[in-house]
Amino acid sequence: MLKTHDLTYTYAGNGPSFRFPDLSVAPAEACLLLGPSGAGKSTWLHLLAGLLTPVAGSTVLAGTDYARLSGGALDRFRGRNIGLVLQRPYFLQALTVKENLLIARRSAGLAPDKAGALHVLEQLGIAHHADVRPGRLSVGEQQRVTIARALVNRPQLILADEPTSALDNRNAARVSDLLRQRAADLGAALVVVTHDQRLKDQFDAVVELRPSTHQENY
Ligand SMILES: Nc1ncnc2c1ncn2[C@@H]1O[C@H](COP(=O)(O)OP(=O)(O)OP(=O)(O)O)[C@@H](O)[C@H]1O
Repeated sequence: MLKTHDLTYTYAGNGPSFRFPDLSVAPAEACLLLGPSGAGKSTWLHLLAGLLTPVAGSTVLAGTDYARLSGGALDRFRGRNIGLVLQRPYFLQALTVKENLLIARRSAGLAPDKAGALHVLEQLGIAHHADVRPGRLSVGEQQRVTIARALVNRPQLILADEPTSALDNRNAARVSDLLRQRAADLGAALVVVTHDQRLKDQFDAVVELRPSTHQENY
């Protein structure tokens, strides 16, 4: 269960301030955070991922307020409990697809699990690319590898930033289905941020962020 309360963030140097709506996302529930460009969606997702530290408020997952963790403790918590699908794929290009998944396990302090990594790649229809370097794959295939890597540690929370905005209708529906199915299989809470209105009908809960959420200097 993910719960946030009074989550607030201010960018340094007189940057914009945000106070985000409270969220409560149960295991296997899928929540869509919608909003126009500049409304603060990526900022929100980065707070939920523990990549930004809130000025105030809490982000609680399975009883731990990880907004209060820092350094190695936060990295370990994120690695074990949160799967991230960020806007741009980032891979270790010298390694194969399978090795990129195994590194994700190792950096979270988890035992190697080649069979588990291959199983996730099979579920996403890319097992035949397991021994290929990610740079040789198409954009859509790379996105599925990113999703596979987000799932490989069996996280309690999966966060995705604009996973479909660059895709045509057919592939957007496919990626959205995959994320929701795999999250439900794992019993993970899923939070997707997007301005892609096509996804609206597919999610259990939709929270719309209006530009007015962005508040100057309060
Ligand atoms: N590092 C930063 N320093 C100052 N302001 C920032 C910084 N990063 C983002 N912002 C500002 O915060 C606001 C929200 O940015 P954010 O990227 O969260 O919006 P978004 O809703 O994800 O937009 P998009 O859909 O275009 O990606 C924008 O006005 C942006 O200029």
